[in-house]
Amino acid sequence: MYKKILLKLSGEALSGEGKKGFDTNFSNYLVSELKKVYDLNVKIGIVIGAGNVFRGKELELEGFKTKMADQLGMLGTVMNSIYLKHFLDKNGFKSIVFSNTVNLPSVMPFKYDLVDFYFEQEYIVIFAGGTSNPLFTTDTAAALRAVEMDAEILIKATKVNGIYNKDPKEFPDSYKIDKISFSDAISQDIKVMDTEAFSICQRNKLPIIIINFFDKGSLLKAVKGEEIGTLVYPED
Ligand SMILES: Nc1ncnc2c1ncn2[C@@H]1O[C@H](COP(=O)(O)OP(=O)(O)O)[C@@H](O)[C@H]1O
Ligand SMILES: O=c1ccn([C@@H]2O[C@H](COP(=O)(O)OP(=O)(O)O)[C@@H](O)[C@H]2O)c(=O)[nH]1
Repeated sequence: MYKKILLKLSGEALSGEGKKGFDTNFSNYLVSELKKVYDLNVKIGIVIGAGNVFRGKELELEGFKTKMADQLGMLGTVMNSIYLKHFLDKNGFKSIVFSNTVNLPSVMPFKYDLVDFYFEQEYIVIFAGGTSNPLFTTDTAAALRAVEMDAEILIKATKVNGIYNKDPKEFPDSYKIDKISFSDAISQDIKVMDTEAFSICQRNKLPIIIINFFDKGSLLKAVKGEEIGTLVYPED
């Protein structure tokens, strides 16, 4: 069983797939899935995206400059992180949001010593604001924070139940791959995660598991090391 994880959640975990905004049914589902893992004393770091609010690419279609659009995306991750903290605290978890992107009363400046301290105090630690730089995504932020917090695994909880030979949403004849090395994932240009994120994890020998967030129990199975989703593994 993994004892320290970084969970990357799509912003759509708070709205439902393909939807915008916030739906409390999904927040309640997220809390119940997290509780199964939290109760096993697993230290949980979370990076949440902003697909339910703003994605830079969507705003570019409306004429925004990328560097401006991405700032709205990063702020969207802060909104989601504070929203998530509210739900976690309301349900009896201890949680804290860290970010250097904003200066707000419920967000702590990101400092390694504080992160370690709050993990020791059994807080769920939420890293908000992405990497603080435009031109990146929260997958890359998740890879960075996972390495920085010394996570044993990065779990990407998304809308597909793993990596396929081609995008399963577009190609009904695609097939799932249970395990793939970082070199193969990068050379085959697998789109489920950014190459930057794969590359950071590869260099730091940090494995990734891709699971479908909307499959009940999948997070717990991944944490317990059961066969689920797709494992992306570092080469020796
Ligand atoms: N080879 C592939 N295997 C699995 N999913 C893929 C692949 N290529 C593209 N995808 C797409 O990647 C999407 C997940 O990426 P993304 O939308 O960035 O997730 P998130 O919002 O969770 O960060 C899936 O919904 C899937 O349609
Ligand atoms: O380091 C970062 C992380 C995120 N973003 C912006 O924030 C948006 C939301 O993040 P993401 O698309 O990863 O959200 P998700 O798809 O996971 O919900 C991105 O589209 C980018 O516009 C950014 O500019 N820099």
